Amino acid sequence: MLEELPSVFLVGPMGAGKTTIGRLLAKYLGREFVDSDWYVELQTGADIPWIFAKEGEAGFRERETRAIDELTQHKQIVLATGGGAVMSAENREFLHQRGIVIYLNAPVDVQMSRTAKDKSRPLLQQPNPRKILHDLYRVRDPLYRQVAHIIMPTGHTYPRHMVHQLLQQLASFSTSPTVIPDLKLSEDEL
Ligand SMILES: Nc1ncnc2c1ncn2[C@@H]1O[C@H](COP(=O)(O)OP(=O)(O)OP(=O)(O)O)[C@@H](O)[C@H]1O
Ligand SMILES: O=C(O)C1=C[C@@H](O)[C@@H](O)[C@H](O)C1
Ligand SMILES: [Mg+2]
Repeated sequence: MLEELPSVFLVGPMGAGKTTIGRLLAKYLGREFVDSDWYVELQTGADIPWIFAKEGEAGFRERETRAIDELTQHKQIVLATGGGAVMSAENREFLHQRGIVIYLNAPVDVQMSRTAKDKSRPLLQQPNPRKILHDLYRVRDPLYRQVAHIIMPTGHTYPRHMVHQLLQQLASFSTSPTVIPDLKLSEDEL
């Protein structure tokens, strides 16, 4: 089922749930899951706050583009991208041309509540993270929309339900008829 589907790439702002939903979606599709943020960290041998501190955002973006070019060439993976990946026209081209792009669209309030306690996002380590999220959303929302094949709002929907809705939408990209059965995931994945 959905075997012939190309790679699936998730885009969207910090806290939209790209990593969370991507991991579950990959599990259901029986595919490898990769997160471009983790991949950049692995390739660098350092975490994102360290890369921003030593190389600036520009250094991180160069590494991110190399990672996205490499990872989008894999034929059947699920890839969660960093929140700022769509800022690069090159990345947008790689994503849109090489797979099915899903935009997880979360309102700023939701992004805020999901990122508040986590210190791993350097752009939000400022006195007013809400304003930053708001400003980033204004600039990036049109770019997420431009690159996306599917747009999925993620407000107060359980990850499991989101994955089910996504599978139904992905089925329309499949060339063979597809039935989406109920998802059988454990309680901690709901
Ligand atoms: N649909 C959801 N319902 C409730 N909580 C969620 C949902 N999706 C994600 N979360 C929670 O929100 C937090 C952020 O999610 P996640 O790390 O997946 O976001 P992200 O889009 O990958 O962010 P980033 O761009 O910074 O990597 C996590 O603690 C996760 O458990
Ligand atoms: O929105 C952004 O620009 C970022 C999001 C994260 O996923 C990381 O890629 C990094 O913290 C930058
Ligand atoms: Mg993530």
